[in-house]
Amino acid sequence: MAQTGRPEATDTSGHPAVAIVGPGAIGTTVAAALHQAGRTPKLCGRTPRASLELRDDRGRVLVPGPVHTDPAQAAGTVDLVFLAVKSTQVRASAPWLAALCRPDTVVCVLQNGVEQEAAVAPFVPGCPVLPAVVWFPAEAQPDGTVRLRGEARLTLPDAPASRTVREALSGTRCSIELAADFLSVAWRKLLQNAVAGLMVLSGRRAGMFGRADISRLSLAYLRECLAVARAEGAVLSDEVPREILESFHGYPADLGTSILADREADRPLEWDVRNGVVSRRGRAHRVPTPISDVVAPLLAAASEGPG
Ligand SMILES: NC(=O)C1=CN([C@@H]2O[C@H](COP(=O)(O)OP(=O)(O)OC[C@H]3O[C@@H](n4cnc5c(N)ncnc54)[C@H](OP(=O)(O)O)[C@@H]3O)[C@@H](O)[C@H]2O)C=CC1
Ligand SMILES: CC(C)(CO)C(=O)C(=O)O
Repeated sequence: MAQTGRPEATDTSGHPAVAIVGPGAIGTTVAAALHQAGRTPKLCGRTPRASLELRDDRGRVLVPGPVHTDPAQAAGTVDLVFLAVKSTQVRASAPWLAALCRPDTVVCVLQNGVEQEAAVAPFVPGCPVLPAVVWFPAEAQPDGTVRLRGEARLTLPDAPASRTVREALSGTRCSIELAADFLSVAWRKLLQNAVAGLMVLSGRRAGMFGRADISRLSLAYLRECLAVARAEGAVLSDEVPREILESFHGYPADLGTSILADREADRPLEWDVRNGVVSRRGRAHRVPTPISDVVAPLLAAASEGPG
C-alpha cells in the first residue's frame, strides 16, 4: 500500500477522488454514473482503451479514458477504490490496490459472493473494505461497449465507510441502499447467483427457467442454499426461493448472467464464490447440500478442466 503517495486531486467539488479497478461490465456502469455527474474516475484495467462506453435504453455514455494498465505509471492515491474485477482476478489486481490505497482509502468491492472482505482485505492492510451487493445486469459486448439492462443499484452495509461511497455516488444514476442486516441481503443475492449458475451447465439463458423440470430443480437448489444461508445467520423467509424463481420467470428469455458470459468466452469461472461456497459453508454447519455437491464440481471442471 502506498504510504506517502500524494492524494490525487481528480475532483475539486468536494466529492471523494475515485478509481475504478476493473472497468468491465460493472466497472463501466459505475464509471459512467460518475462521469455523467462530472466526477470522472481514474480507470485502472488490464486491457488498454481510450475510453469506455455504456449503452442502455436511454442512450450512450462515453467515459473518457485512458484505461491505465500500469500501476507504476498511474501514480497517486485516491479516497475510494471500486474494485470490479472478477473474484478470480483479485490477486492479479493487487498491484493496483497497492498503488491506489493509503491507510484511509475505502475499498468498495463490487463483486458477487459473501466473502469479499476476507478475500480483499489481505491486499489492502488497514483499509476499510466494504462489500457491495450489485443488483443490476450489465453485459460486455463484442465491440467493447457495455449494455446495462436495469437500473444501477447497490446495497452496502450500514457502516461508517459507506458514507464515502454515498458521497461519491450521490446524485448519480447509481443508487445506494444501506442495509442494517447486510449479511441477509448478501445471502439472498447469493441464492440468486447460485441458481443462475445452472445456466452455465445448460448453456442456456434465463428463458430455460420457463421449463417445469428446471423450475423444480431450481426450487430444490434454492431451498438447500437457504438452509445454509440460515445456518450462516441470514434471516430469510421460506418464501425467498419461490420469489427468486419467480424473478427468473419474469426475466427476458435472452438475459444471461456474468458467469455464463465467462463460460461462453472460456474464461475462469467464479464458481467457488457463487456455488462452491454453499457446499463449503454447508459442510461447516453439517447442513446437507446434495445438489450443490453436484453443481459446484461441474462448474469447477468447466472452469479449470482438465480435459
Ligand atoms: N455483469 C453483471 O451483470 C454482474 C456482475 N456482478 C459481479 O461483478 C463482478 C465484476 O463482474 P463483471 O463486471 O461482469 O466482469 P468483467 O469481466 O466484465 O470485468 C472485469 C474487468 O476487470 C478487468 N481486469 C481483469 N484483471 C485485471 C487486473 N489484474 N487489473 C485490473 N483490471 C483487471 C477486466 O479486463 P479485461 O477487459 O482485460 O478482461 C475487465 O475489464 C463479478 O464479481 C461479478 O460476479 C454482479 C452483478 C451483476
Ligand atoms: C445478473 C445478475 C444480477 C443476477 O444473476 C448477476 O449477479 C450476474 O450476472 O452476475
